[in-house]
Amino acid sequence: MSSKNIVLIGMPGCGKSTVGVLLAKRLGLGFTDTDLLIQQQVGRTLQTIVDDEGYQALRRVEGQVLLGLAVHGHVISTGGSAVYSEAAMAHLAENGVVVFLDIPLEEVKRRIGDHSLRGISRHPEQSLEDLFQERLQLYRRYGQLVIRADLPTPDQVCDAVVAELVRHDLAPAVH
Ligand SMILES: Nc1ncnc2c1ncn2[C@@H]1O[C@H](COP(=O)(O)OP(=O)(O)O)[C@@H](O)[C@H]1O
Ligand SMILES: O=C(O)C1=C[C@@H](OP(=O)(O)O)[C@@H](O)[C@H](O)C1
Ligand SMILES: [Mg+2]
Repeated sequence: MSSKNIVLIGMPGCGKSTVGVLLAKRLGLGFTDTDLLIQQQVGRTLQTIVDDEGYQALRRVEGQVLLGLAVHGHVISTGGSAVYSEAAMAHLAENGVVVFLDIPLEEVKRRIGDHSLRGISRHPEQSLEDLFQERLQLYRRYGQLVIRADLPTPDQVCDAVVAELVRHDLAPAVH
């Protein structure tokens, strides 16, 4: 069980990256942020990929990077668009418990501010509201555990994830 990954999914700004690293420290696991892996492998920022080649190119490269991921005993913070690749999500679920960090649309807006600079993978004319509804179905489909993540601090979200893992007997033993 200790070699299983914990895979965080959810909207941009829900705390996958911020909470992920706290969770890894708390549980004595490694940490992988797949956005950073993509940037390293492609040699460009995510926003540049979207600007140069479009949002679907980012989804394609994200799917490939996720499919090639072979870590064990890590917290994996995915990008918000990871759920567009069914194959990648199946791969992540093979050796991991997938946790959906759920925050309402208003909190997404508060947290991501000017989202035009965040490299969000969406059609240029798709509203954030529409994207939120489209994504919600996907996050619910793939999330084995769902955590209300609009808590005041990242530490509280980390506590809530640990409690839910323990409740389902999925928490790795901390040594
Ligand atoms: N309770 C909370 N949990 C996580 N992040 C929070 C919380 N409250 C405020 N934030 C802020 O929201 C942002 C979350 O961003 P990030 O961790 O990059 O999310 P993601 O990786 O899901 O896009 C950070 O700026 C963080 O400081
Ligand atoms: O939701 C999205 O479309 C995206 C979210 C980003 O990651 P975060 O969810 O960590 O912000 C990053 O993967 C990429 O720019 C696309
Ligand atoms: Mg992130």
